Amino acid sequence: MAKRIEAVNVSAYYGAFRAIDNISMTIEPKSVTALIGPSGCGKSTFLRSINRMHEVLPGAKVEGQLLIDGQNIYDRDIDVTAVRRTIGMVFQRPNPFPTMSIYDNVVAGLRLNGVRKKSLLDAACEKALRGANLWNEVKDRLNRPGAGLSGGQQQRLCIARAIAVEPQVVLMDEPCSALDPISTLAIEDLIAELKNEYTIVIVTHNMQQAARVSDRTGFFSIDKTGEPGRLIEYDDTAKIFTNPSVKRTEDYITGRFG
Ligand SMILES: Nc1ncnc2c1ncn2[C@@H]1O[C@H](COP(=O)(O)OP(=O)(O)OP(=O)(O)O)[C@@H](O)[C@H]1O
Repeated sequence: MAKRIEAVNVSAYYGAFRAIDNISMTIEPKSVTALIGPSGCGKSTFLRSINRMHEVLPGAKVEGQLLIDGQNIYDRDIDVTAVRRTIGMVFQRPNPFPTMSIYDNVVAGLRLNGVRKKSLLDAACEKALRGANLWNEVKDRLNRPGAGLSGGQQQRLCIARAIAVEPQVVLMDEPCSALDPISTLAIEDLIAELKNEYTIVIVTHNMQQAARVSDRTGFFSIDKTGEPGRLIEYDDTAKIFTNPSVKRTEDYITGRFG
């Protein structure tokens, strides 16, 4: 189910501006990979290149290859909707559909995929909410608005919504940055469980979080404003945080830069 991701010389542009340059990295299935680095070094841009969300912006484009289990998702005959279904995404701010109930939020993607049968939707809703460690808190109020949950619950709802369609990869863009420490811990525990089934890539500014949740860490940086972001070092998380090979990585993780 989980998939291997291989980026081969991926560059991404906003109009003429090259935001990331020649990123190559392999992400193993059923692992958590953290992307860290100073603001503006292209972590989010790279993340959005992985499910073809980057190109949604006018003038934005991606060069290079992005292989998911060997299939280049930028091939001309690729079904982009199917790619985005396979590769779920969770954003910085919890963004449940505000007018929808908890139940409708979770099954929204399935309905979009044409699933109508109530028993199937019910089962998928429960499975996804259990998977997101939210079931016990909401099982008695599934018909209440998703927007009425706490921030941490809303983010778990968004994770439930992402996993309800059974993606193979889950991308998370600073999923805890709007959450308190307790909710953050709940999401981190959840990430540890989710990696049994999914390939997870998480952008985080919180280095303790990267160290806690990830197996591998990629450190991105930029030489100066206006230059593209580059992958400086990519290795086992334990190595990056204890004995990085590149001085720039060490300067960043020890707080001397960025
Ligand atoms: N919609 C956009 N239009 C034009 N330029 C953009 C857009 N989004 C991002 N950029 C630029 O692309 C570069 C990379 O931005 P990106 O958001 O990927 O960096 P980041 O490392 O995720 O930053 P942060 O940690 O602050 O979220 C930056 O120079 C940024 O200003």
